[in-house]
Amino acid sequence: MIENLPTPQNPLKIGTRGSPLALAQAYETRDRLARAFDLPDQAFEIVVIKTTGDKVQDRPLKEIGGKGLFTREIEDDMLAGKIDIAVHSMKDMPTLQPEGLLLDTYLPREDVRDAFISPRVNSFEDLPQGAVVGTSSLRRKAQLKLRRPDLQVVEFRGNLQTRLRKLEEGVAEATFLAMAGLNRLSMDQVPQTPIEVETMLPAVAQGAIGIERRADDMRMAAMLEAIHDLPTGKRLAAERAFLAALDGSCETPIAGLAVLEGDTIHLRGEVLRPDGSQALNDALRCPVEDGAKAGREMAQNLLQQAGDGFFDWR
Ligand SMILES: NCc1[nH]cc(CCC(=O)O)c1CC(=O)O
Repeated sequence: MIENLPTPQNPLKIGTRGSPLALAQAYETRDRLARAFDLPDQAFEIVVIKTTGDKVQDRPLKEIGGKGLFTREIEDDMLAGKIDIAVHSMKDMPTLQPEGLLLDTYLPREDVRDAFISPRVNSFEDLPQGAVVGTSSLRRKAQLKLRRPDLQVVEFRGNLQTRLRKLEEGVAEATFLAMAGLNRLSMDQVPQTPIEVETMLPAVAQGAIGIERRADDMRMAAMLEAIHDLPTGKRLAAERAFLAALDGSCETPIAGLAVLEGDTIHLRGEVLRPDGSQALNDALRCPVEDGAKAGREMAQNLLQQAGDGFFDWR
């Protein structure tokens, strides 16, 4: 029994960024909590918080620099008690949270794949020589250049809608988007071709929604336990341990994916040079409960393969 469940008079405050995808994820979280505890929607309040990453639209993310560009303001508000929980795309989240906060509740994972988006062709293999592709992801850029060194990559910032508009305006011939975002926003009218993970290994935690809370908030700990997805938790434990051991973030050309095969985790990882001139891969299997250890082991394998110089971009 949880005492003190939220009510319309005293609603549970859900913090989120304001993009359509962020809002969809916040609503999914609200709906799952409402269903689990038989509460009306009015027992929840969605609180939109503008982050530095949202405010600065005209510069590449890596230029603005610093960790937590899309999270700091939200986490500050949570520590100050202005919101109870925060909903995030796990792919964008640093592997360490600020003191006093926990990020260990995950909703069932969406499609993990990237999608190739172009009004004219169905895959990057079919793009004409020297074509322009827009992306702001170092990982996607490196993975693309690895296979198509002839292509030109231009910076493509902004939310999903902004990027699609840029395609329409002809700024680029193609772009990549996560299938998860397209699905969560029901954007099936966008010309999209899913890319198999064997061709393009996704970002660590792609397609997973995470819910952050204050570490000492026992009511939230109990409520979130009811909506946590265990399989997603096992997969992210492996992937995020891999990322943490490489000291990476979503602004680093690193890819990683864990898949459950019964009681076994199949973990794959890739690190690339930013210009796509080289990629290193590793894969291993381990029992589901050993995911984090396996993630660290795979990171060590790749660091060893890489040798001196490979990680100089860090
Ligand atoms: N970095 C932006 C971002 N963060 C999460 C998603 C998509 C949803 C997800 O992967 O969970 C996206 C957009 C994209 O990559 O197309």
